[in-house]
Amino acid sequence: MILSEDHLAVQDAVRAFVQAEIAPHAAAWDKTHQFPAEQLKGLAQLGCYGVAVPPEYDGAGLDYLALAVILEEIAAGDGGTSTVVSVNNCPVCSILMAFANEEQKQEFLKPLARGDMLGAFCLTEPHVGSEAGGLKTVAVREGDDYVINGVKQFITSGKNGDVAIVMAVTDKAAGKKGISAFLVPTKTPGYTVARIEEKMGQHSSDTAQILFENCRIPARYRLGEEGQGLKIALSGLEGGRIGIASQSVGMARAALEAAIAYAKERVSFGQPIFQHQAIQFKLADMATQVEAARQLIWHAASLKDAGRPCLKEAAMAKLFASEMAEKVCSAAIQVLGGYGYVNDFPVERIYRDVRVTQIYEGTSEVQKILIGRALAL
Ligand SMILES: CC(C)(COP(=O)(O)OP(=O)(O)OC[C@H]1O[C@@H](n2cnc3c(N)ncnc32)[C@H](O)[C@@H]1OP(=O)(O)O)[C@@H](O)C(=O)NCCC(=O)NCCSC(=O)CCS(=O)O
Repeated sequence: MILSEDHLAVQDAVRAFVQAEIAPHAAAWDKTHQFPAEQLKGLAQLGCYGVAVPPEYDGAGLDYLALAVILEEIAAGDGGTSTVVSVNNCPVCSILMAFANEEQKQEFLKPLARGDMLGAFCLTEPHVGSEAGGLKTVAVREGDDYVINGVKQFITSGKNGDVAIVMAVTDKAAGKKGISAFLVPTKTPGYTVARIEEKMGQHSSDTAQILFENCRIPARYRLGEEGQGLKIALSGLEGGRIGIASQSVGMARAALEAAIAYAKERVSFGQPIFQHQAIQFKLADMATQVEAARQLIWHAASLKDAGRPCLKEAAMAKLFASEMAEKVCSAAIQVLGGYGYVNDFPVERIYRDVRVTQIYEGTSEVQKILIGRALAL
């Protein structure tokens, strides 16, 4: 599949911004754990916060293919920054587009798509990850309010975000059909950042544990109907997985490009190591894997843009791209030898940044469950 002129123009614009304003800072942010607030504003101005949100809701009015292209570019500059943008687009904006009422769209979707707000997605809990239907957080209706109590874990932008989509149990007896979804502004009393995780990589994005203690929100902040929460969450993760897959390709591409550049400079046995077949074949394999993953992602995104089912294809894209990316980043380290293992070169950081793509927004094992279910039909 090839990109249209319009998609190529988007790719060029975002690549130019990322290479000038983000990539040069990625190593420093990795060390200082700095949140790239200023650069995120620049990405918002380019339309990266609400890529597939229509212009009437202040989005860029593009599509999921454009989102895939954009996230690859951002991730090629910095993995953590791409995660922040990815979550804001999908699941957050995508859920609001599909399930928010007009009042909620005006209050939340518009600022999220413009970049005046940043979104977070609160599904995972300390003891509930892959089994999304097993949540413990509760939301109890009290008159015109809901009161939320519980703990959410591994929440991207849990600290720096302005509004979170929170899944909580409203009817325990109804099991998976007793979960509801809520919009919770993060300044609401009872929303507390309990801790920021010390992660292996992606240090420029905050990953927080959030405590909900008698967190009272108006009932008008419920998304959809009571009991629709799991469906809302899982539908948002479908597009989110295309986003994470795109990030994986972006990071793998950056590692591949670093390996090629190094191989052309580094001389051994009288010639650049690029000329050694052992290295050139490795680079050829890496490039092929990156392109194969990209094509799976673009295929899934195109299905979504055409309004066709893509749960299986999104799962395949995430599974393949995230597993591919770790292998390609590891191979990049091998090409650089000792220099790949130290932080003078970017591949060591990218290898750490990319590892989580096999875990967040559904582990590789969860993707296999989804693919297996589709094969059983
Ligand atoms: C492992 C699972 C796939 C198991 O799912 P379940 O069997 O418990 O759920 P289902 O019965 O399949 O679905 C429930 C309900 O939702 C509807 N559904 C499912 N997918 C979609 C979709 N793509 N679009 C629309 N609707 C959908 C389905 O039809 C059912 O509705 P009905 O009963 O038919 O009305 C699942 O638990 C799973 O995916 N687990 C992984 C969870 C996950 O990815 N967690 C990570 C969260 S994000 C995170 O890690 C934090 C990082 S960040 O900040 O993003």
